Amino acid sequence: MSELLGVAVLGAGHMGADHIRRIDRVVNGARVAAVADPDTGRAEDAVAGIDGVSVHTEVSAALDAPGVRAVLVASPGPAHEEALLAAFERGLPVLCEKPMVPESAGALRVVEAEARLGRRLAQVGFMRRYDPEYVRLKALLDSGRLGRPLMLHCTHRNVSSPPGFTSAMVVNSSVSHEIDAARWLLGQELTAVTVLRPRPSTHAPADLLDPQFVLFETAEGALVDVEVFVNTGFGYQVRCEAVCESGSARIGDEDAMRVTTAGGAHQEVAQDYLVRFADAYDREVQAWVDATREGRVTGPGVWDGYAASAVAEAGVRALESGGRVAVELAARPALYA
Ligand SMILES: NC(=O)C1=CN([C@@H]2O[C@H](COP(=O)(O)OP(=O)(O)OC[C@H]3O[C@@H](n4cnc5c(N)ncnc54)[C@H](O)[C@@H]3O)[C@@H](O)[C@H]2O)C=CC1
Ligand SMILES: O=C1[C@@H](O)[C@H](O)[C@@H](O)[C@H](O)[C@H]1O
Repeated sequence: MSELLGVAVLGAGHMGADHIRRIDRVVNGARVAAVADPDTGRAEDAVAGIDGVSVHTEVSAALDAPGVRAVLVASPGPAHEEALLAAFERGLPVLCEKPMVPESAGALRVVEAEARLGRRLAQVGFMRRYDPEYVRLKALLDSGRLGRPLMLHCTHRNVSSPPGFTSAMVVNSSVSHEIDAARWLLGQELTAVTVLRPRPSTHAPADLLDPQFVLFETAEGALVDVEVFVNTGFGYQVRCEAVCESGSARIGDEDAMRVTTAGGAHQEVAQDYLVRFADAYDREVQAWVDATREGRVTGPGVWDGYAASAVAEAGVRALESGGRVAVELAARPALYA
């Protein structure tokens, strides 16, 4: 197929605008064909200077716009289920930002809808699977050189949380990345969650439990801990250390320029995900475009999105109850065997 893949982008906020720029200027083989956002001004700003894009307030109008062959969903999580089902009805391949659907019941409806189609159509935006450091860690663990993984120690820090960010979103939006990364790195399901709540930072909004300390148990007896702190005020830091029977490996230490002058040294710290994971997003979207043009889905899929939502939902219940909550997963349809 030599024709560029026409993409409808749903949601032109922080991520949507960045993906529009990426499809227009970074990625090969695709173009932005349509954008939908109820905030028309945002959509128009995001496509300024790009030719041949139609702007819509309704998702259905963007999906039905001329030239649309695929969809990138970057609207808020609660809008994802409707967008995915609308894309499936039209047979359109999708890259859907995480969380695929925040509630596990809605995520399962998406699994069932794709399973009814009998072919995979959607990829979920767990971009850490494309980050070069995570890719190296995965290859090292898979090689067996370090022996069986016993623990993952993870850190996930943001400078500040966006308006409206809730204590549940700390788990089902922020920690959804660690949930997917742990499932992928270890090749195991997460089976139970406990969430501890240190005293909240005085810099966090009054009603936000931040930081949180999340502990996952896995099907084969490993442990995964996550310090998540989304109002540090100082930087975006994502780290992961795998402790295995014959060694350990750690990623995410700042590799930015270090400047030494008389009397001291200074190391830059990324301020947000768009900087820290810029390369990962580029690789993710390029891989999605390449696979879509070949009629394939190669990245994390709808089952991964559902599993992450089910684990996160157990995490939210653990946060609320203060106890250990077992993860309940539905039976996996044959499509995802
Ligand atoms: N992979 C990653 O690292 C990141 C992923 N995200 C995810 O990206 C998605 C969007 O997040 P942000 O861009 O930060 O939010 P945002 O609030 O900046 O932008 C969302 C946009 O969607 C629009 N919108 C609302 N309802 C809509 C609908 N039904 N259809 C189309 N557009 C609609 C809003 O008007 C707004 O312009 C979320 O799922 C979020 O979890 C966000 C940040 C980083
Ligand atoms: O996905 C993301 C945001 O939605 C979330 O709010 C942040 O905590 C994460 O660091 C970022 O990667």
